[in-house]
Amino acid sequence: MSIELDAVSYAYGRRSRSILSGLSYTVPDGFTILLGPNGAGKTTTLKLAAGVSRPSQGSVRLGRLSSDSRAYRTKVAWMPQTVTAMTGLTAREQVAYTGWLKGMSRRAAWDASTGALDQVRMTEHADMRTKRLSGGQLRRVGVASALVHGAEVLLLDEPTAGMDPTQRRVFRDLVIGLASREVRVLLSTHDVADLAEEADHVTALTRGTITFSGSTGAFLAHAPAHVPEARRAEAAYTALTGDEAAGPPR
Ligand SMILES: Nc1ncnc2c1ncn2[C@@H]1O[C@H](COP(=O)(O)OP(=O)(O)OP(=O)(O)O)[C@@H](O)[C@H]1O
Repeated sequence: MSIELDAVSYAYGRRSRSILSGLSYTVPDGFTILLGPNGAGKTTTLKLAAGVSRPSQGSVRLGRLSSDSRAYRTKVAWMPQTVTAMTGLTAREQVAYTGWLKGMSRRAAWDASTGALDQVRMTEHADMRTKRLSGGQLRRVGVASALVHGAEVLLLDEPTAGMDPTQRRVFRDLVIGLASREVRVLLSTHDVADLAEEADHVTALTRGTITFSGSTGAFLAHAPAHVPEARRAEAAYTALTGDEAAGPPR
C-alpha cells in the first residue's frame, strides 16, 4: 500500500496563492528521493503526505485510510526539517514518548525504542539527554522516533542538511537499509549527487509541479551524454528542474 495524493491543492492562507494545484502523486515503493529548488513545494508535499497539513482540494490516502484519520498517522511517519530536543528527556525517552503519542502503550513504546535506537546506531547514546546531542545525532533520534511505531511509510524532510560527509554516508546507508517493499521512504534533499544514485526512484518538483518521477536510471538518462559519470546526477537534476544542483561543498 502506498500514499496517494489525488488532485491535491494547497495554499498557506485563504488569500494566498496556491503552492500546489491539482497535484497527483503516488509514493513509489523502496527508497525515493524528492528533489527540487528552494520553494518548489517539497516540505508542503511531505506535510500533506504526513497528514500534518490538509489539502484545500483533493485527497490524500493510504489504501482506504484518509490522511485525517488517526489510523493513517500510525502508519505514516514524518521527520520534519528541524528535530526538536525535548527538555529533560534522554534519547530513549524522547523516542518512546513519540511512540506513545502515536498510540502505543507506554510499555510497548519503551520496548520498541530500544530497537529503533539500535537501527539508527544510537544505542550507546540512548541515555544521553537529547539537548546534549550533536545535530547529526539528534537527526538520528528523529529517525528512530519515526521508526518506533512500525510505520509503513517514512517521510524525511532534508534529513542530511548540515551533516558532515561522514555523517551523511552513515545516514544514507541507514536509509537504504530501511527502505524495502514493506517500508517506503520518501526523502527530500538538496544533496543530489550524494543520494540520487543510491535511490530506487527520483521525483523532481519545480514550482509545485512534478517534472519527473521514475526510476533512478531513467532520471540519470536526462544528463547530457558528454557529462562524466560523477556529475550525471547533478546534470540530470539541472536538465529536469532548470536549477543548479546545490549539493554540499566537497
Ligand atoms: N508557513 C508558510 N506560510 C506561507 N508560505 C509558506 C509557508 N511555508 C512555505 N511557504 C511557501 O510555500 C512555498 C513552498 O515552500 P516549501 O517549504 O514547501 O518548499 P521546499 O521545496 O521545501 O523549499 P526548501 O528546499 O527551501 O525547503 C514557498 O514559496 C514558501 O515561501
